[in-house]
Amino acid sequence: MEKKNLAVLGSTGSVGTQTLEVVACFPDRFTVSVLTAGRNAELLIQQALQFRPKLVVLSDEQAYLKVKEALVGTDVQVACGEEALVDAVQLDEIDIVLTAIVGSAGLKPTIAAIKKGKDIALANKETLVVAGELITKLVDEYKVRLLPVDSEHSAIFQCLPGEENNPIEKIILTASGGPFRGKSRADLERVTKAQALKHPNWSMGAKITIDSASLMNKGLEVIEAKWLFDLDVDQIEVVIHPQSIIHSLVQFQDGSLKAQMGLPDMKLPIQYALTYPDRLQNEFPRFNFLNYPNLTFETPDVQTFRNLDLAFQALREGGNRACVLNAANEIVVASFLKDELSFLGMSDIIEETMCQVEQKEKLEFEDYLHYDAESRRVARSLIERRYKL
Ligand SMILES: NC(=O)C1=CN([C@@H]2O[C@H](COP(=O)(O)OP(=O)(O)OC[C@H]3O[C@@H](n4cnc5c(N)ncnc54)[C@H](OP(=O)(O)O)[C@@H]3O)[C@@H](O)[C@H]2O)C=CC1
Ligand SMILES: CC(=O)[C@@H](O)[C@H](O)COP(=O)(O)O
Ligand SMILES: [Mn+2]
Repeated sequence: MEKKNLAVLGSTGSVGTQTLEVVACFPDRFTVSVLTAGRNAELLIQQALQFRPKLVVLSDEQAYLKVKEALVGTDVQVACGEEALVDAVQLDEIDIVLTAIVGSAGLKPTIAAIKKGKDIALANKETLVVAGELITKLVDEYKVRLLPVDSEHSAIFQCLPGEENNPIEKIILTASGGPFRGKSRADLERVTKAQALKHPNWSMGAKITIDSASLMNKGLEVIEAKWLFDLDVDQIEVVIHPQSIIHSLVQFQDGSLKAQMGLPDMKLPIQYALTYPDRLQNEFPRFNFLNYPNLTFETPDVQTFRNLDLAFQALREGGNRACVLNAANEIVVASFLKDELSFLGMSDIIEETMCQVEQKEKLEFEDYLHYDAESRRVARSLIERRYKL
């Protein structure tokens, strides 16, 4: 079996570190050529010394200087900045790029990697939310594989082999409901970031954890699913499943439902994306039904958690709407994490940004960058005005 050579973008984050755990389990299957981080110099140095990539890239200048100094005398090259990241994914020896950067910062390197013929293991859902139409067009044009890492999309992907001639009737994305499931709008008036950061089932980075609490994560996943599986918006349903054991389901035209199940552990979807179509033996903990006698399901409360409807609206409207939604969401989450904005205020600002930023069909690459920047500016100024910052 030939070894696959990886670039791991965002290797210091939650998905990135779990990816390296998977890689370390299969030394005969993987080598690592590129690791990238934002500002976590200490962890990147440790990873570089363990995995000996050809190149590491950081986005933060201070962190870059630290890493460069620490790796003097090794054969690991160190680079810094957005351009270096875009160059790094294009190295000839890379087979597959695992994108675990958070936010729309993942867009440029992902496009560069596709254009260089690299397969993509996609955790960075924001890339597909922002520019799903462009990305799927490029994936077809450059004949690369777009392998889902996100647990729900991996679940759907795992239900599809053998069904190539059977159209999907619909998919059902499961959502945990987050830490505030069952709460009313009145309850949510004063929730804190510490409460929002306590996901009931998954240990993840801060941004996606807030998105899970606000149901925006599921909204982004609805848009991600549309592009990954070429679905109409009416073929995508969301159901709350608080135990996060059924990771999602596919319904075929005869009414049969296929589901993928397992413990909430990202290492399995990461491994599947990296070894697809093979399933390699591992020692990860196994699910036991007897420990989960009650698997339950509820309808999402979209009156309280408005983000899910805003995402469906963006998907129905098409064009630049999902890009605007995503950019506004990135701004409000950052603001909520700085205690500038209330939990419920996040949806208000996203909705107002969607009203204020013009609608645009048929986008080129530069248009995505333009509307991303413009929506960030609008969302930021709405927050500043409303909260008198
Ligand atoms: N965590 C999870 O279980 C899941 C995550 N995802 C998706 O995967 C992606 C990553 O999530 P997660 O791992 O939780 O996030 P984390 O915040 O834990 O990690 C983000 C990573 O990206 C790096 N990074 C952040 N900003 C930039 C930037 N502007 N340029 C370059 N690198 C940057 C960080 O570097 P540093 O820390 O060094 O600053 C870190 O390595 C997200 O899109 C998320 O939605 C999807 C499914 C599950
Ligand atoms: C692990 C993963 O894929 C996350 O996207 C997770 O699904 C978040 O949980 P929620 O269902 O609460 O959004
Ligand atoms: Mn998910």
